[in-house]
Amino acid sequence: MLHAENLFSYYGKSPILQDVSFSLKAGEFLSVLGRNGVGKTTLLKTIMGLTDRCEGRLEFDGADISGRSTPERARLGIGYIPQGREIIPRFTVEENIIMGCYARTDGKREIPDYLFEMFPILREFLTRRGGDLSGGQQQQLAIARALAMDPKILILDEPTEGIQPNIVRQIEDAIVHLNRERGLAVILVEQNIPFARKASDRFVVLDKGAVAMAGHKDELTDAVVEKHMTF
Ligand SMILES: Nc1ncnc2c1ncn2[C@@H]1O[C@H](COP(=O)(O)OP(=O)(O)OP(=O)(O)O)[C@@H](O)[C@H]1O
Repeated sequence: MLHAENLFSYYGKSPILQDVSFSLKAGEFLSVLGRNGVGKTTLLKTIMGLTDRCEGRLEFDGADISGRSTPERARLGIGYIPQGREIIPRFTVEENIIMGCYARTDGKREIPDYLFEMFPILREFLTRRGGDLSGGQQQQLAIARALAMDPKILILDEPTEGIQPNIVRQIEDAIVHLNRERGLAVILVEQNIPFARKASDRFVVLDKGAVAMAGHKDELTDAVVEKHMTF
């Protein structure tokens, strides 16, 4: 479904990602791990076409998307939830979600009901301004907005960072549900190793912009964590 080969990605003249390759099949869950500043966010931005320049091959559903704009990649079915969530604070919860519906290619504009089953608080706060929600609720809203596009793959950047524990659980459960019950492929940047072990099929560890290790979740041993993720 998503295939990256020998990716080099740049901010200005600095190559941040260096020769990164990985593949993701339909319905698979991949965690992207590594210490701070190793290029995890940059990898997600590269998939969305949000870095200054990228070399290498990037295919989605068999088509080369490296020349496509970010909105085109979204319309093809790549749902991206960035680290800062980027909901529109002055828009209501409903308006924020409807913005996602407008990226749909099948013309449907109504909000899918399962979003509210997953995150009931969004139905309750439908007319509240997005900016007035708590951080965790905003994260739920950002996920709902991305899902309203009806994506085939969901890309999430540390979705539970800085969020109160009771909402962390809801968000983690929702991500697992979307993958296992609704068949969405997931790429997740995560610092929480127990959750990465529980939720993912495979993982990649980045170090200094390159893939230091990749494997099945069973290979994500304490020794690997110690070597690549402790400070
Ligand atoms: N817009 C930018 N312009 C120039 N350099 C950048 C930009 N964004 C990130 N970088 C640099 O790219 C490198 C990788 O950053 P990135 O945010 O991808 O790391 P990360 O692994 O996601 O880190 P964290 O876990 O702290 O979020 C860092 O050295 C960072 O300073």
